Amino acid sequence: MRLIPLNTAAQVGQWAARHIVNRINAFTPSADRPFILGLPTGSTPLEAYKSLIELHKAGQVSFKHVVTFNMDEYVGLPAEHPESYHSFMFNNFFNYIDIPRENINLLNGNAPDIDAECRRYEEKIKSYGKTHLFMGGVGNDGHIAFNEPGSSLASRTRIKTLTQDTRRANSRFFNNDIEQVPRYALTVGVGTLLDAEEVMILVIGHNKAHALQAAVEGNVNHMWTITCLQLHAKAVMVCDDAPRDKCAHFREINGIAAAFQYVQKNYNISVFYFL
Ligand SMILES: N[C@@H]1[C@@H](O)[C@H](O)[C@@H](COP(=O)(O)O)O[C@@H]1O
Repeated sequence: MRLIPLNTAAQVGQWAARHIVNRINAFTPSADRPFILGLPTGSTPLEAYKSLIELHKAGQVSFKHVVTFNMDEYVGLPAEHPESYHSFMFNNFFNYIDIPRENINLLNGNAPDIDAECRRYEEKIKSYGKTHLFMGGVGNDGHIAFNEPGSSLASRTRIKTLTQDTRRANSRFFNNDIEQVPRYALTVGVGTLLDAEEVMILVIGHNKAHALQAAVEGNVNHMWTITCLQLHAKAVMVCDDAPRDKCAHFREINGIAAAFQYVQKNYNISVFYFL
């Protein structure tokens, strides 16, 4: 696992965007050989999307031959709802780049046959061979996409019941009213994510400290699905270092944060590798 400790959320976004741009450009995608990119929603990737848009506007990357697959979507929320992941992606990213509409793949949380929709999605990803890079965030409880605690580490795209914790966390987008947060979501599985050639997870803020610690130091287990990254040959985690006064908790529980400081201070490097 590769761990990139940075100082601020903005730096995390910039690093992630630059990494995506480098990967796309090195791949030299074409209509016949597109670059397949997995994408998340949430507050965490916002800076990355902003930076990607800037890099696109500066002429440093084109998304013409990029095919995207979003990792999840709420069930039962109209696609036009401002908090649907459809709306999120168009409002924060797709509307500002040159990606053709037909290259955008989002799960349909209103499909009449949910199981068929999940199978269709998996098959479509497979039809391209594999995802070249999947970017993601992580929930406070260590969930990846909507693979809530207890998800099978071999899971594929399917419907999931959202935990009370997740619904509470996401109620901030629904007028702080948990009742407005959908109870179910469609999500790619842990197995789907592990099939990607590379998985890049962004971690911002001290409330993600437990999740980061689990990902790097914890045992692989289905209660913290982020730990699946330990099974991946090419996983990268990009994290900020929330200000000390705001995150004493972070430092107490997270030996990794202290390790970042030590390595950065003593060796003056910003990237280091775990086996
Ligand atoms: N399904 C999404 C996840 O993909 C996301 O990683 C997580 C964290 O969101 P945020 O980045 O807003 O903290 O929230 C949701 O549960």
